[in-house]
Amino acid sequence: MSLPRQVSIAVIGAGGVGKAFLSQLAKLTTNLSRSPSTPTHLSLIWLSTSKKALYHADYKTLNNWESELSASSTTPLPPAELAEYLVKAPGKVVLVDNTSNQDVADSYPLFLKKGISIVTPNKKAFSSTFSLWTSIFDAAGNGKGNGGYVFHESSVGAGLPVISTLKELVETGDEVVKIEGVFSGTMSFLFNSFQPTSGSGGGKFSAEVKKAKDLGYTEPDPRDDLNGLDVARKLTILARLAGLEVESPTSFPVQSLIPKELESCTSGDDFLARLPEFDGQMDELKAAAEKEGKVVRFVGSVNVPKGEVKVGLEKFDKSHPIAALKGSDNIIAFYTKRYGDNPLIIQGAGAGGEVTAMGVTGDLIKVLRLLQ
Ligand SMILES: NC(=O)C1=CN([C@@H]2O[C@H](COP(=O)(O)OP(=O)(O)OC[C@H]3O[C@@H](n4cnc5c(N)ncnc54)[C@H](OP(=O)(O)O)[C@@H]3O)[C@@H](O)[C@H]2O)C=CC1
Ligand SMILES: N[C@@H](CC=O)C(=O)O
Ligand code: NA
Repeated sequence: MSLPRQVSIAVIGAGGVGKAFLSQLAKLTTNLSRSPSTPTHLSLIWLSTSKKALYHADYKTLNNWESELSASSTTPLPPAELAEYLVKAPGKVVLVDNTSNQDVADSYPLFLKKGISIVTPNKKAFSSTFSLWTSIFDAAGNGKGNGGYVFHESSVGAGLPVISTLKELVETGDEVVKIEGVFSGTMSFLFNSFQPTSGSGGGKFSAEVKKAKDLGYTEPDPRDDLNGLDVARKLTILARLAGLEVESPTSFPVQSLIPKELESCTSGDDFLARLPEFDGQMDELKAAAEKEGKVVRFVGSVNVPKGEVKVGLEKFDKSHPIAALKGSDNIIAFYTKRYGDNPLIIQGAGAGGEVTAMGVTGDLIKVLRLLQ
């Protein structure tokens, strides 16, 4: 299959995922430029964080983004101006959103309508209001009309092929009955370390939260993981793809692990500093499960025929596959009419810069194949 000759790439966000993506992009750029028949030239023309931007009026390729971005005193353009800048860039244009920012997500329809394609791990676009979901997919071409393409594999299960699998199940006419499992790399890591199926377990719960943040598993603000909202966002996305019109990630029961007393913390850092005061509560939870010979895990499920979505803690026998997960692994089971009682199961690392960026780079490759 032939790829387009020239593609301009704009990247928003250069944190854990963004940096890993940029290094995967550099390799992809080299590989595609060496194609013996029709080399494709990928050119990074825009890079921004919340306060800084790097770009040139003549769309010159950004070759030394790491040193130049930190030295840059240019501020980012607002979305409408960025769209105007990008629409005149050489060749086809792909915008890569590696932020978790709602305003950036809200502007996807604007970019897509101008024929700019989007690849992203940002869950906010696909899990906020149902009307944003509809405007994004109405604006996207995805084979019809002039809109850009949009892919978001890493918005659920990081690089694991969760979205593509669910789409294929639905598009090939299977009926999804239930989707269940562990959907958070952070929650998986916390409970696997805090209460492993064998041995005495790691340190205090709050110390494990700090480790998960340092390992790049948590959202920029770890409260977004601990309040269950990150999992609720992922289930909203999956439920919508399975055919349910879920209005928002707060329209179904979601259990939060944020202690009541810390709900008023003004920053993630303040929250992390005070979390050790509540380690006793988590120890009690662990001890109660242990008494029954079980372990606690943070899980979620979508029941399609019942239209039910739920997120929260459950106790599992130590022999259960969910109890036996390791590290930041996710496990996602699709129960469908075609697969019957033995679900299609996807398991593996569900968080971390490199594996998440893999899903984003994979989506970029899918867009390149479609753009031609
Ligand atoms: N980490 C993981 O394992 C996974 C992450 N994801 C998703 O990937 C995305 C990125 O996560 P991660 O890299 O860990 O997050 P980080 O906090 O490490 O990085 C976020 C980046 O986005 C930038 N940013 C924030 N707001 C804006 C804005 N308005 N305009 C431009 N840039 C902005 C930040 O800039 P600044 O530094 O200036 O604030 C920073 O560079 C999130 O949506 C997350 O949910 C998905 C799956 C797994
Ligand atoms: N914070 C999220 C990152 C991936 O979506 C998680 O822990 O799963
Ligand atoms: Na995925």
